[in-house]
Amino acid sequence: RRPKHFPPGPDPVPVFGNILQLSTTNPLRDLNKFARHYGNVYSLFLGNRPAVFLHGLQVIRQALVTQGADFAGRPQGLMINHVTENKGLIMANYGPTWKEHRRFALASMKTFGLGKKTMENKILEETHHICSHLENHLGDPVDPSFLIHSASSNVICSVLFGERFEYKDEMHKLIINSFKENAQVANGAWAAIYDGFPALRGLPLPFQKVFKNFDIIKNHVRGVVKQHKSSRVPGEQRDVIDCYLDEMEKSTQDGCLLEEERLVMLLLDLHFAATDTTANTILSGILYLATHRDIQARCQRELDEGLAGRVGISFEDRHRMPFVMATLHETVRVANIAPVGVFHATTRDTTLKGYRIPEGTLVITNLTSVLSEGPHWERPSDFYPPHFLDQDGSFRKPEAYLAFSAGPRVCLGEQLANMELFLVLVSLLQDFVFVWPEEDTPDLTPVFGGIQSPKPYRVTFRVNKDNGQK
Ligand code: HEM
Repeated sequence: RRPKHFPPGPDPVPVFGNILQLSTTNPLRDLNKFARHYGNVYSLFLGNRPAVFLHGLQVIRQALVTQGADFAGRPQGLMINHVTENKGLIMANYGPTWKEHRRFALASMKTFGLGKKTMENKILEETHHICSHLENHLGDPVDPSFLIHSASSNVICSVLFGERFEYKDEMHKLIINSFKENAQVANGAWAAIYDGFPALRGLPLPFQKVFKNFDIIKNHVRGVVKQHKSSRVPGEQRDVIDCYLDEMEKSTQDGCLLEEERLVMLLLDLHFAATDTTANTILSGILYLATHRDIQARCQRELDEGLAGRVGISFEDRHRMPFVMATLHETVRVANIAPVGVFHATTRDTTLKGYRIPEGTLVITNLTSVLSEGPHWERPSDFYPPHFLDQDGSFRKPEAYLAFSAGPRVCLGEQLANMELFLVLVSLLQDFVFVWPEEDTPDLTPVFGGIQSPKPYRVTFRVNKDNGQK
C-alpha cells in the first residue's frame, strides 16, 4: 500500500505490483497514459518496490535542479548495483565517494584533452578509420553499426587506457557486445525479476549472463591496471589510469576514497557510458539524414560554405554552421538514447508538488516526455532541425532539451558527446552522400531499452562529388 500523501497511482497486485500493466517491449506509451490519468507525479509498484515517476519539464526540473540534492541519490539493492559491486560512478549513491569520483573523472578527462585539440585529434583519427572502411564498400548497402560502435569505444579508450584497438580485436569486440547485452538485460524484464524476487537470484536465469559478461571485462581491466602499475613513471601521466594511481599515491591521509578496485569500476563505467550512447546517437544521425535527403543536402551546403574550400574540419567550425548544429541536436532529441534517464533516488524525506516522498525512494525521470512535450517542440514527432534555430536562423538550445538530464547527476560526457557527434557526422557528410537503399523500407521506431538504439538498418555511402574542397 502507498504511504499517506505518497504520489497516486493504480492499485498494485500482490507480488507483481504494477509491472503487468507495463509493456515489456516499450512501456513509454503506458507511462504517458498514467501521467494523463494521475498527473505529472505518480507512482507504480515495480514488484513490491514503490517508484515515483516524473513526467514533463516542469516537475523534472523542479526535482533535479531546484531540489537537486534531495533527488541526487541512486537506488540501491538492484541488479545493476550488485553487478558493479556498488563501486562504479553511475550507480554510486550521493555522497563523498561519488563526489570524489565525479570530480576526478571530470578533471582527468580534461587533462586528457576534453575541450582541447588533443581530444579533437583523437576523434578525427578515429573518423579517418571509419571513412577508410566505408570507402571499401562504396555503393553497397552496409550496416554501419559495428564500425560506429568500435569508433566510439576507441575514442574513450584512448583517454582511459591510452590506446585504441583495431576494429577486429577480439577483446574489444567482446567488451562492446557485453556492454550492449548488459544494457538490454539491465533494463528489461529479467532485471525486474532479479530485483523483485530475491529468492530467484541464484537460479540459472538470463540475468546470470550480465554477471558473467561483467566478470570477464572486469578481469581484463584489472589486468590493464596491473600493467600500468608496473610500467608507470609517477608524475608522467599517459591516461586516466595513471592519473588515478598518482592521486592514490599522493593521498596519504586516512579516509582516502580512491582505491584500485574503484578505479577498475570507474573505468568500466566511463567506457560503458561513452560507448553505446554516442554510437547509437551517431547511428540515428546517419539513419535520419539518409531518410531526410533535403536536410542532408542543406547540411552539406552549409558545410561547403562554412569551410570555403578548406580540407579538414575542426570543432571550432561549428560556430559557422547553425543549421548543422541544429540538425545534430535534433538528432540527439529524436535518438532519445536514455528514454527514462538513469534511475534516481531521494537522499532524504522530501516533498514534491505536495506529495511526500520518503528517503531512498526510487525516482524515474521520463526524459522522453520532456523531449516530446507539445508546447516546447513545434513538431515533436518529426525530424525538424528548426527546433534548434531562433528567428534569425542562429543556433539555440531550448529549455526542454534535457537529453543529458540536469542537476547534480547531469551527464558528465555531454561535451565529449557533442564533439564526437559533430566531428564524426560532419566528416562523413563531407566525404559521402548517405543514400537509403530502394529495396529497404525505413523504420525510424527505436528499440526501447535503458540505452535506446535505432533498429538495425543498411545505408549506401556514395562519394560526395560536390563537397567543394579545393
Ligand atoms: C549522446 C550521448 C549521451 C547522452 C544522451 C547521455 C545522457 C545521459 C543521461 C540522461 C544521464 C543520466 C543523468 C541523470 O542521472 O539524471 C547520463 C549520465 C552519465 N553519463 Fe551520459 N550521455 C551521453 C554520453 C556520455 C559520454 C560520452 C560520457 C563520457 C564519459 C558519459 C558519461 C556519463 C556518466 C559518468 C553519467 C553518470 C553521472 C553521475 O551519476 O554522476 N555520457 N548520461
